[in-house]
Order: sequence, then structure tokens, then C-alpha cells
Amino acid sequence: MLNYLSDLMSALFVGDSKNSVPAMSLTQDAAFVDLKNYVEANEKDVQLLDWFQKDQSRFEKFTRHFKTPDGDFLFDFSKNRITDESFQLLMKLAKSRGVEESRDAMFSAEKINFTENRAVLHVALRNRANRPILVDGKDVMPDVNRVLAHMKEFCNEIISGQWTGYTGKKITDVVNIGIGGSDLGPLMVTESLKNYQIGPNVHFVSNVDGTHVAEVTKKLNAETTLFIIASKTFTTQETITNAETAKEWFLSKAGDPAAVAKHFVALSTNVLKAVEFGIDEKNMFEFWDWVGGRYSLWSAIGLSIAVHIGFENYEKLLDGAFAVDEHFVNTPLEQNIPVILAMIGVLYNNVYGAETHALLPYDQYMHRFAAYFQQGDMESNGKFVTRHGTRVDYSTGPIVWGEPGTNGQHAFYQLIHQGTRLIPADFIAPVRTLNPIRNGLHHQILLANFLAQSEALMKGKTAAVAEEELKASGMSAESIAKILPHKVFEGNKPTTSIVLPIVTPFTLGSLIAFYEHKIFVQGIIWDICSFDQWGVELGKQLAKVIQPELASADKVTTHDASTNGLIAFIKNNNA
Ligand SMILES: O=P(O)(O)OC[C@H]1O[C@@H](O)[C@H](O)[C@@H](O)[C@@H]1O
Repeated sequence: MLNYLSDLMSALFVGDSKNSVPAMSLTQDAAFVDLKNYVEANEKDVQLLDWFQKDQSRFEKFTRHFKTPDGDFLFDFSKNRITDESFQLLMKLAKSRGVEESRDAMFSAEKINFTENRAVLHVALRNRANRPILVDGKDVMPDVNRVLAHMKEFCNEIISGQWTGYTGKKITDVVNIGIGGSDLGPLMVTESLKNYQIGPNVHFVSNVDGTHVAEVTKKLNAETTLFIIASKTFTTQETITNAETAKEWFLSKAGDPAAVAKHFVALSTNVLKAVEFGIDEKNMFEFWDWVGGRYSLWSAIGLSIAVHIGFENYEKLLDGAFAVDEHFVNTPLEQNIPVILAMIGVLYNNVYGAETHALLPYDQYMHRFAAYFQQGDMESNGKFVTRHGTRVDYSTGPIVWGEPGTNGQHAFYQLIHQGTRLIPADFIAPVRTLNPIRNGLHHQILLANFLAQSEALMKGKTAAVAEEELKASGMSAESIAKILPHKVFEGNKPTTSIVLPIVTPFTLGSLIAFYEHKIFVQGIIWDICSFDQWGVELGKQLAKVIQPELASADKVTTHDASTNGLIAFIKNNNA
């Protein structure tokens, strides 16, 4: 029965798509078996430092540059557990899994999101060459350009003060109300590019916890505030609830419902629902079902970004991503940065058994970067079923986490240095700071810490070195014997260093696109559908059942004992 079902699924969905990978599990793919066997026999126990000592050209060999108008990126992969041999085997695996064919299928608008029967076309939103991209025979570019033109016009009106609120005042504050992909991207990017602000202040309301909207509106003046309701579906409970609350708050100040049109705009694929909510159709910024929520900051969902930093800067963000799209499409696998990022991740995930991946930006502006890619990566690749409908027998997407340096150093780096798990980490640091205060002193300290941490993780500290240090401090032999094991760092912890020239709209756009394509490539290797998110639905379904139960006075007995007990406790103590 199970086999019949999975065969049926394959026939229905993967069928003759060019994008289909060999119906072979990753673990049975000869390229994977070769990689695993080779690494286990030759590389698992080798110290990274030994490879540096043996190969003087290791740094040059395993670094890649990426040029931008704002300066070069340097990707240093050399502190990873790769050699010429394992690197070649990783590239063979990418070939064998059909990475190039799948990439081309995405760019040519095949419906690779087969569980929702949709193309995956965030790349069309930043297709700065304006090459036609056909979905169901229709070029999507005229629509993309039309919405961009609308966004431009709107931004200019808001920033110039031509657009005024109901009492004739200029808009000073914009509140983006959205959640998930309709929140995290604009939030992360506006924080990262705060230095480029030329428009109103931006605020974000996402959590359905009333505290979020209450605290944000507390600080605002209705006369000068514009709400952007951002929701792909316009049915998300949290967003609609927050939007209705914002409208109530606004009307309690403005009084006249006619004023709503000047203070509420919507970003959605669902024009009907937005109009139903009371948004004037000319204040609707549309996008399409082929834009995944977690890839939507390049669409109308980016409006709060464009309003905050100006449309020209927003276009530079798109340009930066486009430059990476061109690189991804046109560069051979061995030189292809997203492919290398992805394949090194696969090595740790599937050969070394690593469970997590840390993103550590050494830039305060980028403090939400890891949170953003938690959704980008974990919602995309947190899947246990292959595209052929069978359960995987290997691990898929890693747990993604991180905090900006140097805060992380004083919090969780202890576990990376001396814990028992292998935690591959990406260090991301700009050469130049946007705040060179005290003659660059802060930035120098920041960069010294970034460099020191990745060095320390690789080098570690042997017992002999630790003992010497303790002796030099004048400690007694007895105390040294007690403390010595605790002072040892095993080292050999792999890291990738991504050095960008400076945080600009262009370089940030590029950086985001590198990670997006990394996630894409890994999904192909794991043979999963990286573009849907059915896993978030079950909880939503159950919440709809529980909410009325919380509201009623009746005793609830329909769940398991734990859930019933929790409901009873909350109700009994909520008098
Ligand atoms: O933009 P919408 O339709 O309100 O959806 C918001 C979020 O809703 C969540 O349920 C999805 O997991 C996310 O992918 C999505 O971004």
C-alpha cells in the first residue's frame, strides 16, 4: 500500500519534470557513498592545522572572491574539513544530484514547488536584466515592473511629504504588520540598513500577543502614522487580528473612516481579501503565488524597506541579489559560492553528523540576520519526506541559530569551543564599518575578535601549552594538575569566514542571495521540496479548535490529559 502510494505521488508530481532527480536515496547515491567512505577513511581524524602545514596554497585554493561595485567579498572556506579530494567528491555529488538541472528548472519557471503546483520565482523579482520569464506561457516581467513602479511612486510621495495623513501632516512613522516571511525580511533588512534611512521610521508588529501592537502604537501619533498590512494570503490570523486592532486604534484617534485610505496600505497576493478589509485598491501592492513567503522581501513585501531607505537604495538591494543570481547560474560548480557553501554544509550534516549551523555576523546592524535565516533555512529544509514521497534515511535541514559577535562570545561560544558537539559556523564580517568612531577603534576590536575566534576554534590549545601558561602564572603543581584538563581546547572546529567590504544595500542583497541559493542547493541534494511549509499548518488547525474552548465556561475533556490539564489550569486561574 505504502509503495503504491509513493509510486502514485511520484507519477503525479515528480513525473517527467526535468527537475526530477534520480529516484535514488542520497545514501544510495554512489557519489555520496564515495564521499562518505573517503572522508571516514582519510579525513575524519585529521587536524585542520596539519592540512595548512602540509599545503602552503590551502588558503588560496579554498577562497573565492565576489566583486561588487562596493568592493570585493572574500569567502574563506579553508578552515573547513575539506581537502582537494573531498572537495572534488562534494562537487561530484552536486553533479550527481542534478543541482545544475534543478537550478535551471527554477530559473526557467518550472513548477518545482510541486506540492502547491507553483513556480519558485523570487529571482524574477530581481531580474534586473528584465529577461522574459514565462509562467504558464505569460511573461511575468511586465507585472513585476508595474508593481516596482508603483512602489517607487509611493516611496517618493511618502518621503517627499507629498503624501499626507488625515490632518495634512507628513508621514513620520510606518508600521509593518505581518508575520513570518511578511515580517522577518523587512525587519532584518531595515535593521541592517538603518544607516541608509532617508524616509520615515519603521516599526514592526508581528506577534499576536497584544503587547506587541500595544507597545508599538503607544509611541505613535495617528496623524503621521502609516500602516502597511503585509500578508501573502491575507488570511493569517495573527496579521489580520493585529491589522484590525491597528484600525480600531487609528479610528479611535481619527474618528472618520474615510481617513483610513491615507493610513493603511496592503501588500498581498489576495486583492479580494485586502479590499474586503477596507484597503483602497489603489493602495494595494500586489505580488504572486510564485513568490514564497520567506523569499518575499524582493517583492511588494519589501515596501517598508523601500520607504525607509528610499527606492534607489531598495533597487540596489535587488541589484546585489541579481549579481549573485547571475553568478549562481553562470559559474562552474567548483567556483560557485552558493554551491560550495551548500556542499560543505552537506558534508557536516550527512557525513560528520552535525545538527546545527551557526550564523555569526560581526556587525551590529545585522543583529536579526540569523533569525531571518532561521525561517529561510528551517522552513525550507525542515522536511522528512523526499520529493518521491518516501521517508528520508538521512538528516536534512540543520538547526540554524546565532547572535551577533561579540555578544555571542560572552554567551554561547563556550559550548562551541569546549562542548561535545560539532558546530559548523559562518563568521560574517565587514572590512569597513559604517560607524568608524574613535578613529575606528571599535571596529578594530570587533575584527580582532572575529579573527581570533575562528583561529581559536581551529587551533585549540594543547595540554602542553596550557600547562606552560599555568606554570608561568606561578601556580603550584598540585593546582595545575587539578585545573589542566579544563584549560584544554581540542580545536579542529570548522568555520567559514565571509568578509564583505561594507554593509550596503548592494552587498546585503548579495549576501542574502548567497544563502538563499545555498538553501536551494541543499534541498536538491536531500531530494526534498524546499518551497512549501505544510509543517506549520497542524498547530494552526488545533489552535482554531482550542480558542473557543478557552472562551467557553465548560470543562474541556476532548484532548490528551496534558492539554486538558493546561486548559483547565489557565481557565481556573483567569478569574
Ligand atoms: O504572508 P502571510 O500569508 O500572512 O504568511 C505569513 C507566514 O505564515 C506562516 O504560516 C508561514 O509559515 C510563513 O511561510 C509565512 O511567511
